[in-house]
Amino acid sequence: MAFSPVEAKKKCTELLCKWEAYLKLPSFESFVEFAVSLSSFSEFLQGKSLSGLHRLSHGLEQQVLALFDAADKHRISQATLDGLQSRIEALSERVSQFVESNGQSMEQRRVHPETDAASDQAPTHRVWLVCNTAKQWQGLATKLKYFNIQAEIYPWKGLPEKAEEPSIVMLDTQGMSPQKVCEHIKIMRASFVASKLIAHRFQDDFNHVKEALRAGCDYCFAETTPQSVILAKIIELCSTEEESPYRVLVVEDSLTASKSIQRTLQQSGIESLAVMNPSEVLTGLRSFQPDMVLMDMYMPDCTGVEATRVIRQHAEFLSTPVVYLSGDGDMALQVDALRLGGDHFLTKPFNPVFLNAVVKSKIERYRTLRRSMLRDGLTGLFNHRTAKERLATAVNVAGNTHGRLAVAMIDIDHFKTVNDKYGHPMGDEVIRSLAWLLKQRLRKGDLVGRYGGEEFLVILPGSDAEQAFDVLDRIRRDFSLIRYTFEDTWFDTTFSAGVSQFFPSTNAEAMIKDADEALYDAKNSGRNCVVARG
Ligand SMILES: Nc1nc2c(ncn2[C@@H]2O[C@H](COP(=O)(O)OP(=O)(O)OP(=O)(O)O)[C@@H](O)[C@H]2O)c(=O)[nH]1
Repeated sequence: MAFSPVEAKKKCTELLCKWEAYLKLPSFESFVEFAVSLSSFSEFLQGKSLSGLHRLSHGLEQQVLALFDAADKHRISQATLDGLQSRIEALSERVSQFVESNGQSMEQRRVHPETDAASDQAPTHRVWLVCNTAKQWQGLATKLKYFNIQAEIYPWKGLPEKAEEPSIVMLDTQGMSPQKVCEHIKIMRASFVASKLIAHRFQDDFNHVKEALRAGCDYCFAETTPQSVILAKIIELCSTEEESPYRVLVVEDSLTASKSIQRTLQQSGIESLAVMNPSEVLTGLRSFQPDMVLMDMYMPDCTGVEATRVIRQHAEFLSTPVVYLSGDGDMALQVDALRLGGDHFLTKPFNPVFLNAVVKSKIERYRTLRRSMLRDGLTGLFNHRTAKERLATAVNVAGNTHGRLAVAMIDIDHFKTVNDKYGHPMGDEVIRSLAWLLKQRLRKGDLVGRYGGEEFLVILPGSDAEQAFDVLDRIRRDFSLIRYTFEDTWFDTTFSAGVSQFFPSTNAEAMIKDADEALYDAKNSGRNCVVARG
C-alpha cells in the first residue's frame, strides 16, 4: 500500500502528455501509446490500492480499449474525443486533489525500511470503524493497535466532516437495507478515493453484493464472518510488502521486434532481457530468473517449440510460463505448440495493451503458484525449506562481502497449554499474530520463516548478534503485551529466542545450531527472554 505522491503525479503527467500528443497527431500509433500509458497508470493505481482513482481510470481504460480498431480503420469522432477529454480532465483533477490533500501526510506515515521499527512508533495506518455499537468493535480496535494500526470508531451519524483519508473504512451495516448501504458506500467513495471500503454484516446475496461492489465497495463480509478474519484482512491490506518488478525473458531473433517488445513491456514497468539466439535461453533463464518467457515461434535453426521443449527438460523451469509470438495464424500449429509446453499464443502484430495484459496475468498466476510453494499457508511467511535456502544464500553473501549477518530462532512459550486450554484455532491466532508482528517490525531486508509449528527463523543481514538482540527483544516485549480474548476472559503469551551471528568459516547449519542452543538457554532461564551468542 506504500504510496508515492511524486510517482502518481509523474504517471498522470505522462498520461496527459500522451493524450496531447495523440490530439496533435491523431494516428493509430499515438493512440496505442496513449492506451498503453493509460493501462499502465490504471495498474499503478490498482497496485497502490488507490481504489477510487483506479475506478475512474479503469472506466476510462475500458472506453479506450473499446475504440481499438485495425490501424487502417482508426478514426474517432469529435463527440467521442470530447467525451474522452472530459474524463481525462476529471481523472487528472482527482489525482491532483488527492496528491495535494494526502500525499505529504501519507509519505510521513510510511514506515522507513532502514529504521528499526519500534512499538512506540506512530501508527502506519488509520482505519475507521463506522457502527452503532462501539462496544462490539473495541476489541478489534485494541488488537489493531498492537500492529501499529490506529482504529477510530465513529457512529453512523457522527462521522468527521473533514478528515484525512483513512487507509480503510469498515462499515458495520447491521440492520440497514442493501439500498441504504449502497448509498453510504457511494458517499464514502466520493469523499475517499484511496481508502479500501469494507461492508461488514452485509446480506450475503449475489445481487446485493454485486450492487455494493458497483457502488464502490471493495469487500463485503457476511454477518457470520468472525472478527479474526476481519482482523487478518485489515492487517493484510495494511501490509507494506512490495512486490519486485515483473521480469520477462524475450527470445526473438529480430532485433527490431525484440526492441519493440521490450519497449512495450518497459512502459508497464516490466523488466526484460532479450536473447537473440535460442541456444542462450537456458543461460538467460538462470542469470535473469524471469517470471516468464516470450518466445518467437520461428527462428533460424530452432523453432520456439523446440526451444520450449529444451526448457522443459529442466525441473527448475517446468512451471515457468512460455508465451509464443507468431505471425502465423495456423490453428494446428498453435495447438501443437500449446501441447508441447507453451501457455499462450500471441499473433503478430500484437496489440501492446493486450500483450501487457497477457504477460501480467500469466506472471500473476505464476507468482501465486510459486508463493504457495515457498510460503506457509497459515502465516504467509517462508516455509521451512525456503527459509533454510534463504539463510544459505545470506551466509554466502556475508562470506563474499565480509558483511554482518545474524540469525534468530524464536519459539512460543508453553504453546501446548494455549492449545489445550483455548483450542487449536486460538493457537493458530497466536501463531499468526507473531507472524504479523515479525513482518511488521523487521526491516525490509530481513527474512522470516515459519520453521516449525510454533517456531520461527529470522535472518537479519547486515546485523550482528547485539543489534539482532535489540530488535528481537523489542518484539518480544510487544508480543507479550498482546491480549487474546477468549469467551469472557483473556490471556497473553510470550516467546523465547536465541540469536547467533555469522563469522568466517561458519555455515548455515552451524548458525542454526548456535541459535538453537541459545534458544535452549533462554527457555532454561525462565522463558520470555532473548539470549544472544556473540
Ligand atoms: N494451534 C496450533 N498448534 C500447533 C501447530 N503446530 C504445532 N502446534 C502445537 O505446538 C505445541 C508445541 O508444544 P511443545 O513443543 O511441547 O512446547 P511448548 O508447550 O511450547 O513449551 P516450551 O517450548 O517448552 O515453552 C504442540 O502442542 C503442537 O501440537 C499449529 O499449526 N497450530
